[in-house]
Amino acid sequence: MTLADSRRGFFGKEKELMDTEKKKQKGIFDYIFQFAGDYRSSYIKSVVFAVIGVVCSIVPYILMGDMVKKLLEGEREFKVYLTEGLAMALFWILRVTFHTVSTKISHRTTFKLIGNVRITLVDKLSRLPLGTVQGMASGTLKNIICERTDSMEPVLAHVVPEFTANLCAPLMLFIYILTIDWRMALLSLATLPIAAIAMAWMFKDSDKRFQKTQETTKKLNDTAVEYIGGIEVIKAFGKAESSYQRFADAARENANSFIDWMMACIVPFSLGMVITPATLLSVLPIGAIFTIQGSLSLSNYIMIVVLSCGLIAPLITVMSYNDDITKATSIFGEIDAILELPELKRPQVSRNLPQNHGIQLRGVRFGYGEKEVLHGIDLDIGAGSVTALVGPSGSGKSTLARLIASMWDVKEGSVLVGGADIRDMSIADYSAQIAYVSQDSFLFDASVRENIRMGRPSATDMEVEEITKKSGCYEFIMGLEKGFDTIVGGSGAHLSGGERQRISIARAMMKNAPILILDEATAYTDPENEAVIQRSVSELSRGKTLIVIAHRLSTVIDSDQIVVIRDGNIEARGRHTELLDSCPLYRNMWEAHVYAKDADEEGGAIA
Ligand SMILES: Nc1ncnc2c1ncn2[C@@H]1O[C@H](COP(=O)(O)OP(=O)(O)OP(=O)(O)O)[C@@H](O)[C@H]1O
Repeated sequence: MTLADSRRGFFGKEKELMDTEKKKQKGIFDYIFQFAGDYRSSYIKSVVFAVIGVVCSIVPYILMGDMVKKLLEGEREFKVYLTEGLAMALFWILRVTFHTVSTKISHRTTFKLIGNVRITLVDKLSRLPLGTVQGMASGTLKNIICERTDSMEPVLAHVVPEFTANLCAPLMLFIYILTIDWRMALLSLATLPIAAIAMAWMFKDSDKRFQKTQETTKKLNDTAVEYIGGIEVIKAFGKAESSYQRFADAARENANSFIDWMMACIVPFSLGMVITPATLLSVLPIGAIFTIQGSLSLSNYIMIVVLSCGLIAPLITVMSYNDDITKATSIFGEIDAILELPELKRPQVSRNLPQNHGIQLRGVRFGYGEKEVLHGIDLDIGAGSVTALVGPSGSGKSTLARLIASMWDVKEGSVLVGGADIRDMSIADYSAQIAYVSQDSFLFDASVRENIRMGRPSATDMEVEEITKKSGCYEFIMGLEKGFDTIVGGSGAHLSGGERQRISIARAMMKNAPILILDEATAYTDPENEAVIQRSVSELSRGKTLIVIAHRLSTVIDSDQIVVIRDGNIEARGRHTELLDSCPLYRNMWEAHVYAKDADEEGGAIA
């Protein structure tokens, strides 16, 4: 697969993610409900505590109004005011207590929810076809799983209890004012239509602007990841400046998208923030007229003035959540879009299990996207036999091996193992049948021992060492700085390509699966070590079904069958000597290989 292929896949997948996002149009509370799972009741508890806290925060306003009313009515008993003052303090303490308990519950619940989302995402990736995962830029995926998911924490922890509570508070106050005087209740909301107009102005095109910031942030992320990942190539080809330029452009574009968004919002936002709280502008003069006219008592007038001061502030807080809610909704949309991607079609529990470890391909057609790469492959691989897949570069050998390893689903036809269609087996059951080593086998940033043990997590240290002896890499591992405890670095970066491959082979051997696929697994190994590995592999894979892809034909001449693939079709198959006679393509490849080998040896001799 080329970088261009992967980029094509990436942009296709991004679009797919965005399309799914548009299709859904779920709100933040739909998502919270969906992802909260078992924690829904905790969120409900947090809302209940927040609402009680809000009720407690309203009571001091009512008491304050009542004190003013009593003062005006001529109440001179100090105890009355002392009691109300103490009650105000008590309700204030209760308000803080309930708010703290609510926030504590919502934070704890949110951390669990975020942990859950991450586990679900990573679990989902393991059930997606390999191509789907490879098609997404790793920067984007990492960003969604780590940073973007993390950035939802403050929003989720606050939005659920506080949004609800801040909506409840003004509603309760409004109802209370209504019970005193309905005209004043309506007046206390007089600035809201202006706020609504300001908000509508502010949110006009905000979707597009927000989307733009998201796209530029993703681009910035991917450029950064690509720059770091490709640093070797960038240095080797002297591209540091142009690559830096790409990063600088992405950073500038990202900053501009945020600045544009902010500039578009600043005027309506300021208008809304200035005008909305000015409820006294209507309540004070018109209430005074009602009082002078005698349709509103002075004490009620004062009470309403005090209460209306507490009416708008929570609504402004609610409005201020809007950006955060849009952001969290968009992140949830991206997460949801990944979770909706089609998985490999595998049952939870196997419907059928292999009777032996022979492999049959029947009319297998497969392509990446629209382009068909394999055009109806029929192939029988005997149980316990050795099969080599050979052919020109790009002919489809790795694709075929990956279909057998169940990393993609065939577009047409079927792959059977021991008579059972692999789509009838659960991922776990089928995985137990196969060990697959590719040219670029990935090593985790752990010790050599832990990397090998991944083949069989229950293996003892002794068994790990034993398998390395059998697969011919014990000596080289013992030669490493800390032997089996050497940390291999991210992707095995502290080891040479050949060393990484040898550890990958030992890991596959550790798994002891009945079917072993080696896709150019010794391509980076020198001829001397390749011969050692070959001997060990044939020793360890005795009785197993072995499929090997190799460009060095001399390494596969003893195979039970050699399958020659050209342009996604099987050109010929047979043993080495048969193919030399019957297949011109194979003969040419063999002659080219022998010539290259001779030239190498001569070169080596001269050197
Ligand atoms: N993930 C992918 N997305 C799109 N196209 C791909 C992908 N992987 C492989 N291809 C294309 O499919 C075709 C077959 O590729 P494949 O890797 O199977 O060939 P191969 O015979 O193993 O080649 P090589 O010997 O060079 O490894 C090529 O044209 C390749 O560009």
